[in-house]
Amino acid sequence: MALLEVKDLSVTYRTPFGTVKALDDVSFTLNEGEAIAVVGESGSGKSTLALAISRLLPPNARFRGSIIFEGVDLARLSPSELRVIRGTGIFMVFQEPANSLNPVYRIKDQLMEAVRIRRLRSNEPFDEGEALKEIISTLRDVRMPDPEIIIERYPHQLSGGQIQRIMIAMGLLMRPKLYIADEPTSALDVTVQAQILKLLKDLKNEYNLSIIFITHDLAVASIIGDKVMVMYAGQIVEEGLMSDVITKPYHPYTQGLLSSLPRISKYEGKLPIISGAVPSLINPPSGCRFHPRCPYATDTCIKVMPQLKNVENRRVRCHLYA
Ligand SMILES: Nc1ncnc2c1ncn2[C@@H]1O[C@H](COP(=O)(O)OP(=O)(O)OP(=O)(O)O)[C@@H](O)[C@H]1O
Repeated sequence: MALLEVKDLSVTYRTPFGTVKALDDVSFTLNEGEAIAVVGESGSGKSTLALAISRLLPPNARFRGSIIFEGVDLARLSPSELRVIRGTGIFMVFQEPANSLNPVYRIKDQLMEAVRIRRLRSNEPFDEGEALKEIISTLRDVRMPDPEIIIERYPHQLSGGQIQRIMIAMGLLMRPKLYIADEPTSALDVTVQAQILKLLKDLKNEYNLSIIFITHDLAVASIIGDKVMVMYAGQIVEEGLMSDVITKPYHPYTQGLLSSLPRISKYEGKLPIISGAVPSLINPPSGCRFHPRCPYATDTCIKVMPQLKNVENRRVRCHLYA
């Protein structure tokens, strides 16, 4: 059974300028122990997807569709039922992880609370001494230097990389089934980013974590994702195994993302670089939403919206593959 099955998920935001169609009929599945990278430029709907799955959308959002997590549709749960799933079922790390920590409590108290919640939910006894040992050993797992010293500190006394490791450790202490990370490393410098990504990948294998990893950077995505889902203007445009997609991208948008990646791409300079930006989602373009930027666009692309179709062992939304 899939751990997560998202079906026909659509999200709109009400704004003074009109209704933003941020997600349009998104469907995908994630299996246990699998990592999917969600990739796309700013404004493609990636964060909206993460917030919708975590049921943390802001009040001006409306959504429809189903989010089946371990056989239960999260879209139908009440706030109190959702609270039980949050943390130990689904754990989310945001773009600015520092905001997820409480500035007035020491790191030790916040990690202790994570262990306490997990134990409470699984009806296990909680012992502070044991919890402390577990916290220190988990901090060692996330390669945190001097964990005994670090836990006595307050969030503002830590660097971005240290906070990121604390959040990963908190996730592990809660033992979530699903770990959602929204651009967790984009604020860090490149070396720390690489360390954290490698760490997440090792931990995924060690703890059999399922991960949804959101990033605008396909190179970052390729490190962590078993699968990749490329999003454009609120829609999935391509989804498949990471190794297939980066060696042979089908959708012109994926090709464009790859052509700008010298580090991993044999396509560098060989595929058209995409100019322009993601369109407004208040009035998205007719037909294929990518047509104004696509080097292969035809009349059909301007008029008819392509469906997401199975092409070999992946899904692609493009008339070239009709
Ligand atoms: N709270 C909100 N109210 C109104 N519109 C919103 C809100 N949040 C996001 N949007 C709009 O929804 C669309 C999708 O945004 P979203 O943040 O999900 O994209 P993203 O791919 O995660 O981009 P980024 O990487 O910049 O976060 C954008 O057009 C954005 O302006």
